[in-house]
Amino acid sequence: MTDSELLKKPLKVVLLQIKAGFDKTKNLQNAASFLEKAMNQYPDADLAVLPECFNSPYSVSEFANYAENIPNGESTQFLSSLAKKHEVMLVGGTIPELGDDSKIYNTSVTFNREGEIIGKFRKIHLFDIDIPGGITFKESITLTGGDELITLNLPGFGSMGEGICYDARFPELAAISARKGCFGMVYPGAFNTVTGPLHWHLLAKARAVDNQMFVIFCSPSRDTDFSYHAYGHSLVVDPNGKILAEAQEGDEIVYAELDPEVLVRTRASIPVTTQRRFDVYTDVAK
Ligand SMILES: NC(=O)CCC(=O)C(=O)O
Repeated sequence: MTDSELLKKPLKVVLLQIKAGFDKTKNLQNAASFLEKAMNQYPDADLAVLPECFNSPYSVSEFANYAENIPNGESTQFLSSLAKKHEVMLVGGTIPELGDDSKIYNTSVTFNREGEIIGKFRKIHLFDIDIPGGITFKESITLTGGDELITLNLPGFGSMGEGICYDARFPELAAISARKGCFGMVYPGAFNTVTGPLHWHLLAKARAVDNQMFVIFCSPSRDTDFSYHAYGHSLVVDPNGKILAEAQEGDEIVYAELDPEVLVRTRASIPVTTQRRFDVYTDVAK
């Protein structure tokens, strides 16, 4: 596949930076009303993206209370109806998923314009960190990590890879997706006010520049009434590492257009994608 075939035409994206509280019904309604607003503002949008845990509080002790079956649960059905209603492709942020094995996963479901599921991705790397004087969080207390990479085939455009939040720290996901011919990566995420200022922009730009692809990070907005303070700053980065659009901390709609020409130009002028020395990297997969 040539670079000009990776992204077949400009992709218009809207990121919905919204909050989630304890009331699931309200969270779903909030997502619906923000999508409505975004589609009124940008009627040509092709792809909408929600943040990590948009239907539940981002809290280890709450995941089980909100966990649902996919695809039969309320949130998946609701998202499907929204995608269909607005005829927009939708990366449905993430929701706590109750798996058939009774384990709980942090899972993202993506829909086509007809509301059909075109991808389901379970967060692979769980957010288990302990920064003394900063933040301690241990998703693995209640969540299980997924073990499958996916490629989202966006009809008429091309393919994107996906990761969820902490997954962005592991460059392998984006690198593998790029090798498979993806033009970009999408990461519903919820960094916080400790690690966000340190690494959010850096990671988005790094994944973009490493692989000369577009990168989308979609965060919840910040709510200081909750114990976990999301960083916000949802953004879209181009293959050159340039931020195309970025939110602040509050509720916000971010709009950007992913231009295939930028991808082609970047790869032609700095041709790292054709200069890789796989013959030298032989033991790297370990
Ligand atoms: N929800 C998450 O995975 C948070 C990741 C994060 O904040 C980080 O620093 O990494």
